Amino acid sequence: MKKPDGKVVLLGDMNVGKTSLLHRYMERRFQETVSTVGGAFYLKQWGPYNISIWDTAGREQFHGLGSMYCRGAAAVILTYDVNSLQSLTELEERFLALTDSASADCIFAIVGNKVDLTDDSALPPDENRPEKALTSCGSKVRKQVRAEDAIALYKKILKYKMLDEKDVPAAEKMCFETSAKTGYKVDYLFETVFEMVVPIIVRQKAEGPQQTVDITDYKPAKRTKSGCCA
Ligand SMILES: Nc1nc2c(ncn2[C@@H]2O[C@H](COP(=O)(O)OP(=O)(O)OP(=O)(O)O)[C@@H](O)[C@H]2O)c(=O)[nH]1
Ligand SMILES: [Mg+2]
Repeated sequence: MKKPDGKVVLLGDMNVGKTSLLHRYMERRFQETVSTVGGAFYLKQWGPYNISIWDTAGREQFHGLGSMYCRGAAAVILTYDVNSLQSLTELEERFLALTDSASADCIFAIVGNKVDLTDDSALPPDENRPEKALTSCGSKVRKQVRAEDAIALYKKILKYKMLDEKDVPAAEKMCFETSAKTGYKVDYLFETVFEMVVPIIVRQKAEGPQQTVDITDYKPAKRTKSGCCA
């Protein structure tokens, strides 16, 4: 197996669409998912580097594993559902502390997923626009979480990490809205994050192996009946 040079981790409440976002990006499709058990990763070649992208379980019972997955992470993608304010609140209350084990210069992205379910009048024209059928039958709803709410969370993260706004990417650049279902802005999200983690990977490699996590060291617990690892 190729050895990863750096690590990106997806965190967020259950059902927000972390697995679906990763499927959409890596496998170019949207398919039914089952709630993640433990965690799983994909390897993505980005230029000369191999980046591991970790999908984690949002379910409370797996919460303790989160900081292990974040260890040495070059980027954390904090994911919420634009239709659930609670899922944004959970990022601050339940998931942010898990990132204490990430790299000191870790990049944070905040991602509101499932925009296809909302009134899309605010979305710019895009060839990956959500299906028209939903719009015409009027089943779309107003977003529960505004972009400003995500930006406010990003600023809280900077405070929590004791980072100065002028030393990190601007909040507007690091808050995304996506749809794993239609593909809206999914490539843009991952590729923006990958571009930003390259300098961190370069620094981690220059400093030696202790900062990076060798996933070949990862020992999954016994397989459960469903065949997933925890
Ligand atoms: N409409 C819509 N549904 C989505 C989208 N992304 C995910 N879903 C659906 O939301 C549900 C949960 O998606 P998952 O990707 O399994 O969510 P998760 O965050 O990985 O959940 P856990 O593994 O339990 O933490 C599934 O029924 C998906 O089909 C999206 O962009 N739009
Ligand atoms: Mg999942």
